[in-house]
Amino acid sequence: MTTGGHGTDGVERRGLMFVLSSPSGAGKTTLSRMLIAETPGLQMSISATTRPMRPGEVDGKDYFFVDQKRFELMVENGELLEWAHVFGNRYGTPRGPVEAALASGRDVLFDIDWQGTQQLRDRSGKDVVSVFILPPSVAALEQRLHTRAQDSDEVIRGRMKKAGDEMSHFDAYDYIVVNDNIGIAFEAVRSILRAEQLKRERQVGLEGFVRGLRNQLEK
Ligand SMILES: Nc1ncnc2c1ncn2[C@@H]1O[C@H](COP(=O)(O)OP(=O)(O)OP(=O)(O)O)[C@@H](O)[C@H]1O
Ligand SMILES: Nc1nc2c(ncn2[C@@H]2O[C@H](COP(=O)(O)O)[C@@H](O)[C@H]2O)c(=O)[nH]1
Repeated sequence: MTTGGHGTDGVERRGLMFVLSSPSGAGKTTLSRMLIAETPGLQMSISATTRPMRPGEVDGKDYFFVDQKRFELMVENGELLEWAHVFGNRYGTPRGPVEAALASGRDVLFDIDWQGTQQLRDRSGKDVVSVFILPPSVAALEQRLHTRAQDSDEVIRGRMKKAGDEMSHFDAYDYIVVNDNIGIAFEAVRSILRAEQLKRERQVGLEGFVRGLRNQLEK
């Protein structure tokens, strides 16, 4: 239960866990960055991973890059909210920053795979809002992985091979967005977040707020 945050309208609100998943290359990192830039108070969950750093990535900003031993310790010590093997590496969500954000009513954005999303749902179902991003076509997906130019051809082949498996989990998600035009996809994702923030059950103390309004009317 997370309380104590403030909605935009003076009513307190529970923080929510906003999850984006997709096959590799469909655009969730791009959409996440846009959302963070445009949404005051939204906090990105920075994952830990054993994957090697890509050119241009920054430790502590894109990921916490750790070795196998450190990752195992994080698992053993219960430091991860969820974790999974993805494309031959291990990825996990550090628990501390997420719990601190939610406890102060802030929303947290996750860019994680279907296995991690399932684990978050099992733990915190009602606070999780999940969006699955689909590419407009297989050709576009492959093109994007090549255009990103951060993975070898072999890694790209591996990710394309797993894309079908990742997409088979679309039906466990609350919302589906096809990322063809990035501007349109972004507006869709942003609208979902806004609508979910305004859900009645996430707003704490509404009864008192409405009572106050009604009292003013009766004076
Ligand atoms: N709508 C779009 N049209 C064209 N290119 C796009 C679109 N959305 C994202 N891209 C580009 O596709 C590439 C892959 O995008 P991105 O890195 O966001 O994917 P991802 O889903 O986060 O992948 P991964 O799971 O591997 O991290 C990037 O070069 C990005 O600029
Ligand atoms: N279950 C988790 N999956 C994660 C996490 N962080 C990232 N991911 C997913 O891994 C793949 C590959 O990412 P890449 O940066 O190597 O391209 C992608 O699907 C991410 O969503 C995590 O903490 N847990």
